[in-house]
Amino acid sequence: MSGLLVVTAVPAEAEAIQSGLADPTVAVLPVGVGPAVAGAATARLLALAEMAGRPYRAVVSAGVAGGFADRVAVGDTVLGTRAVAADLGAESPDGFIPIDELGMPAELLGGGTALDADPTLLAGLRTALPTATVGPVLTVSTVTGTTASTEELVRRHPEAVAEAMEGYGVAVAASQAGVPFVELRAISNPIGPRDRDAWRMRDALTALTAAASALR
Ligand SMILES: O=C(O)c1cccc(C(=O)CC[C@H]2O[C@@H](n3cnc4c(=O)[nH]cnc43)[C@H](O)[C@@H]2O)c1
Repeated sequence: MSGLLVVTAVPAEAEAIQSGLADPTVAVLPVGVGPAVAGAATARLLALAEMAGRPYRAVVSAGVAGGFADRVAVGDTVLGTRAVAADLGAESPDGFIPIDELGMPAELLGGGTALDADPTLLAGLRTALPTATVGPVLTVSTVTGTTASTEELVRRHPEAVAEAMEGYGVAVAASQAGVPFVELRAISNPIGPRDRDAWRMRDALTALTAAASALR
């Protein structure tokens, strides 16, 4: 059996994690931005390892994220209790309808639009990272950039702590391979009206490096 697989969107995130690792058996790979490319690439990595007779023990979707202002601050670390496909659904004159409320069977949705983190994996990381904020992490295909969309997300997901673009895709890949999953994020920006100057990528990458020692 191989060790832990940590997938990030971009190389800078992978390098930040790599530089903080205490366990040399952990594999850290950048797999691309967005749920589709990250999910497909992770599925391929898991299948190749399985076919080689060395399946990964668990998968962590890691990287930077936007944080909901009342919940987390820039530079904070977040552990996801579940990955939520927040924009998978249908628009209607009465508002957004999640796809699992449209009568689709759960098996056609990769197990549903919200996939839970593995409880054992999450508990271990909570112990190792006691200051991390814990809660649902939304997966979106479009970075939220207006007050109206932020308020709508908060209304639909009052417990969510952060949004990013890969977690749900990686969670589907892990679920279909029967491998435990968890999401680890560092907050690079507040979610809200688009303000690129408010992004603190360096602070978030530093937080990722600090959190990486918990990955073992
Ligand atoms: O808006 C820009 O100019 C811009 C420039 C470089 C990168 C971006 C991204 O959107 C990076 C997305 C990347 O980082 C994660 N991420 C970070 N913050 C958020 C967020 O508020 N909402 C969604 N995703 C976020 C995400 O997981 C991607 O991997 C933009």
